[in-house]
Amino acid sequence: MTRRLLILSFFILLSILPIALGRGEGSSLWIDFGGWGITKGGSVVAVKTGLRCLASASSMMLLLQFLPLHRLYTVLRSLGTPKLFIELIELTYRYIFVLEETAGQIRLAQISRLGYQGSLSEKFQHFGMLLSRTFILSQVESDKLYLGLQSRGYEDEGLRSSSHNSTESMNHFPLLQVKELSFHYEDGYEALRGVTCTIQRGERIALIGHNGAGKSTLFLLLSGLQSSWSGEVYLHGQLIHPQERVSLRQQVALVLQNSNYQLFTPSVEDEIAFGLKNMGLREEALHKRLEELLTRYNLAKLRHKPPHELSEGQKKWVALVAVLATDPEVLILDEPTAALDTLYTERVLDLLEQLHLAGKTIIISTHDMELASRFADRVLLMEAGKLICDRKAPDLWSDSILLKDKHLPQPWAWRTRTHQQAPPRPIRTELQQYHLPLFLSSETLPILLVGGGKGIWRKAQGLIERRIPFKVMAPALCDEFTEAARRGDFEWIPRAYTGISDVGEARIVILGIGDAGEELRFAQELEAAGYLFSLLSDATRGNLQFGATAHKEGITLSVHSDYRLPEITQQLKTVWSETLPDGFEARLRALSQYRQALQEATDEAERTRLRQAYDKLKESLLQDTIHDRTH
Ligand SMILES: Nc1ncnc2c1ncn2[C@@H]1O[C@H](COP(=O)(O)OP(=O)(O)OP(=O)(O)O)[C@@H](O)[C@H]1O
Repeated sequence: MTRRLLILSFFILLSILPIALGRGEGSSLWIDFGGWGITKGGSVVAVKTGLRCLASASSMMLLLQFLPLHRLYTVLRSLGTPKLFIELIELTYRYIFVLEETAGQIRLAQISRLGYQGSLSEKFQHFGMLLSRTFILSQVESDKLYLGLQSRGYEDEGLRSSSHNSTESMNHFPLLQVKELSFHYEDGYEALRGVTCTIQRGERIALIGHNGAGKSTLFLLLSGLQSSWSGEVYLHGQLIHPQERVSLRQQVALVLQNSNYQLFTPSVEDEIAFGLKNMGLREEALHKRLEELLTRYNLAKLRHKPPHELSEGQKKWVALVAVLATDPEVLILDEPTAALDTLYTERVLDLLEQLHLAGKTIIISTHDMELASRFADRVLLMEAGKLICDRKAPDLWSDSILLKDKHLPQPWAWRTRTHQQAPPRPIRTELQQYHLPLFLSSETLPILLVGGGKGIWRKAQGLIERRIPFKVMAPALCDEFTEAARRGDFEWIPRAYTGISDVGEARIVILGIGDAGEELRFAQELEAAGYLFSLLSDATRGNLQFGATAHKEGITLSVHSDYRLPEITQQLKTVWSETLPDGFEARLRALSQYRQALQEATDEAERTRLRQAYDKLKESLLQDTIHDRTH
C-alpha cells in the first residue's frame, strides 16, 4: 500500500508539473527563465490539484483494502455509474498494478545486486533510478497490454474491415496466406524478410527458431496487431491491406507469451466477459455464455480472483480461455507452455487437441522440440527473419542432419525411431531360462511404464537415477510421481492404457495397473507381439525381470536371484552401495583416461610409464574396495 502510494505520488507530481509552468513577471515567478518559469499562481493550482488527486486515489486504495474490486464494481453499477467511468477505473487499476509490479521487480533486482546500500544520497539515487525505469518499463508494458486488449476484439483505431467473400467461395481459398511478407520495427530493424507461406483450415503448426528469429513478430502481423508491413496478406483469399487488419483480428486470436499482458481486468470473470462484450453479447446472453465457459474450463472457483494474483499456470489458462471466448477461427499461441509445469502443459495440450478436433486452426511457437513433435503436423522453421524450412512434421523430425546443423534437438521419439525400423522379433520361450547379464540401452529399446501408483514408482526411481528416459501412461499419478513429473524426469501420457495399440514406439513395457486380471490380459498381447515386458502383479510371468539395482560412483550394480527373492537382492544392493567409498568414480575416470592414453601412445617409453601408472591405480582401487570387502 505504502509503495503504491509512493509511486502514485511520483506520477501525480509529474503530471501536475505542467500546470505550474507559465509566463509572467519576475515577481510572479518562483523560477524565472527569461519570462517563462514556474508561476506562483500556477503552483498553488498545481498543489491543490495534486492533493485532490492524491486524496481521491488514496481513499480509493483504502476502500479497496476492505472491499474486493468486483464488489466495488457491482456497487458502482447498481448506483448507475456511467460505463465509461467504470471502465476507466478498471484500466487505471490495472495500470497502477503494472507500475507496482514493475517497480517491485526492479527493486528486487537492485537489492539482489546489493542496491540500497551506502550513503543517503546513493540511496536516493537508486530510488530515482527505480522510479524513472518504472516509468519507462511501464510504458512498454502498457503498449503490450494494449496489444492484449486488441487481441480480444477491443477496437479504438477506427479501422475498416475488408469486404467479405461469401462463405461458400471462402472455402475455396486457403485460410491464411502471406507472400513476400517483410516488416521493419520503428528503429529500422528488419524483423521479417520475405516470408511466404500458406495455412490451411484445421492445420496444427509449430513455428520454431532460435531467440530473435522473428516468430513473435510474424504472430503479431498474422493476428492484425502490427501495421505497415510490406508484401501481401490474404485471409480466405481476400487481400488484406494494413488499414483493414481488423479483419485479421476478428478471425485470428493471439495468446501472448506473457499472460500478464493479456490480463488486465479486476477479476477472472471480467477477463472472460471482456471478449464476450466485444463480440456484442449483452445481459442474459452474455451471462449465459460466461457461466458456460467458467464451468467448461473449470474456472468457477477462481471467478472473483484478480488475475495478477493467480499462479503462472492459472494465468496462462485464464488467458487462453479469455481468448477462446471470442471463438476465433485461428488460434495462435506464442510459447504456450513456457514456465508451465508438466500438469499445466498437459492441460494446455489436451485443450489444443480438443480444439483441433473441433476444427480450429492452431499455430504455436515453441523452443521445446518434444512439445512441438507431440503437437504439430507441420513445422515452420525461422532464422533471422526468414522462413527457411516448411515441412511435414515427421519429415523434419527425422532429418537429424538439418536439425543438428540448426542446433535444434531432435525429439526423443525420433532419435530412437531411426534404430528400430524393423518390427520386434518374438522372443522364444526357452531363452527366458537364461539370465542375460545385459544392460539394455533405452535409446534402442524405449520404455513405457503403465500405471501411476507406488509399485510402478519404485521401478521408475531406478530409471530416473540412471537418467534413462521413459514414458508413463496413467490417468493419474501418486504424489512422488507427480513431483517427478513436475521436474520433467519423464514424459507423462495422462490416460489409461487400453491395449497394444497404446504402446507406440516403446519396446519394453512394465505393467503396474493394480488389477492382476487386466495385467495378465495385456501381458498376453505383448508376449504374442514379441515385446519385452514385466508385470508387477506376477513377477514370474514377464520375459523381463527387474533385479535390485543401484547406481553409485559411476557403477551400476544389478543383483538378481534365481529364486525371485527381492528382500535378499535389495539387502545385498544396499550393503554394496553403503560401503562403496566416496570418490570411487573419480578414480575410475582416471583409470579409464590412462587406458585411453595407453591405446593412443606410440612411444615405447611413454607406453611403459602409462602401463605402470595404470597398474598401480588399478591395484590400489581394487585393494580399497573389492579385496578389503572379500577378506
Ligand atoms: N519493438 C521492437 N523494436 C525493435 N526491434 C524489435 C522489437 N521487437 C522485436 N524486435 C527485434 O526483432 C527481432 C525478432 O524478434 P521476435 O520477438 O519476433 O523474435 P522471436 O523469434 O519471437 O524470439 P524469442 O524466441 O526470443 O521470443 C529481434 O531481433 C528483436 O530484437
